[in-house]
Amino acid sequence: MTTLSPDRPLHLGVVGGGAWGTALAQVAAAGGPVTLWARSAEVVDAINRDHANPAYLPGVALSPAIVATTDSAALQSCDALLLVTPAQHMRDVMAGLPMGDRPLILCSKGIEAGTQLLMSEVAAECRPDAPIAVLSGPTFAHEVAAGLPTAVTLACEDDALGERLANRIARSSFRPYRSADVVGAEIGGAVKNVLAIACGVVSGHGLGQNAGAALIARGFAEMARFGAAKGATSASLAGLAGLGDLVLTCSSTASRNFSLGVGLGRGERAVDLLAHRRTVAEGAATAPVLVETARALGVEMPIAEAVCALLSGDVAVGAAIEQLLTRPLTPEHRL
Ligand SMILES: NC(=O)C1=CN([C@@H]2O[C@H](COP(=O)(O)OP(=O)(O)OC[C@H]3O[C@@H](n4cnc5c(N)ncnc54)[C@H](O)[C@@H]3O)[C@@H](O)[C@H]2O)C=CC1
Ligand SMILES: O=C(CO)COP(=O)(O)O
Repeated sequence: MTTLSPDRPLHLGVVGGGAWGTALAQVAAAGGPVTLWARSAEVVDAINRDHANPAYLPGVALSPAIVATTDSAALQSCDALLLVTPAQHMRDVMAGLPMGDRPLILCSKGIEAGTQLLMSEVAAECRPDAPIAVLSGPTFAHEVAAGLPTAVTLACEDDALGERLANRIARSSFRPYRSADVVGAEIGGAVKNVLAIACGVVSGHGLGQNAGAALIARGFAEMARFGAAKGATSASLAGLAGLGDLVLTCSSTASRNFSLGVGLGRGERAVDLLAHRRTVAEGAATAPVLVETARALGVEMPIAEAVCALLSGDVAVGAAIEQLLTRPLTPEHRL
């Protein structure tokens, strides 16, 4: 196990001042020192001065114990780092910040475009000596920051380290469940974002609640097939980071991915919808690389394929739905 002082609460660094980084800093601040690094001086000033992050997490009063900084050298005093920047920027962030070999807790949900790598695989390339954990699950940032009850998966192959990290971030309203299946925890979060876009399309196009439920179940079948091909356990995919997060994100316009899908379902173009966003909808970047990876693995993912075609503008929404509904009939259960 990595040597971490047993005598004092771990000093956690949070890398990323968006909604999720800020919410995690809020959780962590209740149990010990927290330094939040963000690129934006405006975000850092607001957190230090007003104990708020109106740009990314409006309406939440933050703990005055959160110390924010744009100075990456401040991360040197941290025992472990939570990485919470968008997945497509994770490689640059890992390469550019002084992270050393301290444990990294990966909190972003996505697959890297161009390489088809999960975040743990990117970390293994960029920081081969750093122990890796993954935090994932059904966690809308605004609810976590408001102290509403939430449960997450904390996956780490080193169970002693996983236990130390889980104890450090646990609150009565924030329950980490430990797992050794890092890949399973990551696949749930990455794939559900793409499926949430599809569920948004169902809603935006007015296809009804039966269709929404069918899409969650058939989407889960795609997640399970993809996860099995990547070595994830079926228990992880049926857990918080898989099915749990799929159900959350596929059910609410609080999800950026679901909302993007609603716009697509109404016939708006992805380029226009994405151009007006300040915040990240990870599924838009993950969909093409997920489809590419699934094809290379020989895994059938028709819902993900339809999302990808819609995002690229290759197919109109009516045609994408028609194509999905007229596929040859198959047995329900096959891997
Ligand atoms: N918001 C949520 O409820 C949850 C988000 N996540 C995941 O956490 C990750 C971050 O999401 P949010 O915090 O919600 O994003 P956000 O959209 O609220 O903020 C994005 C943050 O990334 C920063 N950023 C953008 N480009 C960057 C770059 N090139 N280098 C470094 N930082 C950059 C922005 O300055 C901003 O601080 C995503 O992978 C998301 O899927 C996971 C669970 C819950
Ligand atoms: O990952 C999330 C909830 O678990 C947040 O979902 P969105 O990124 O779609 O808002």
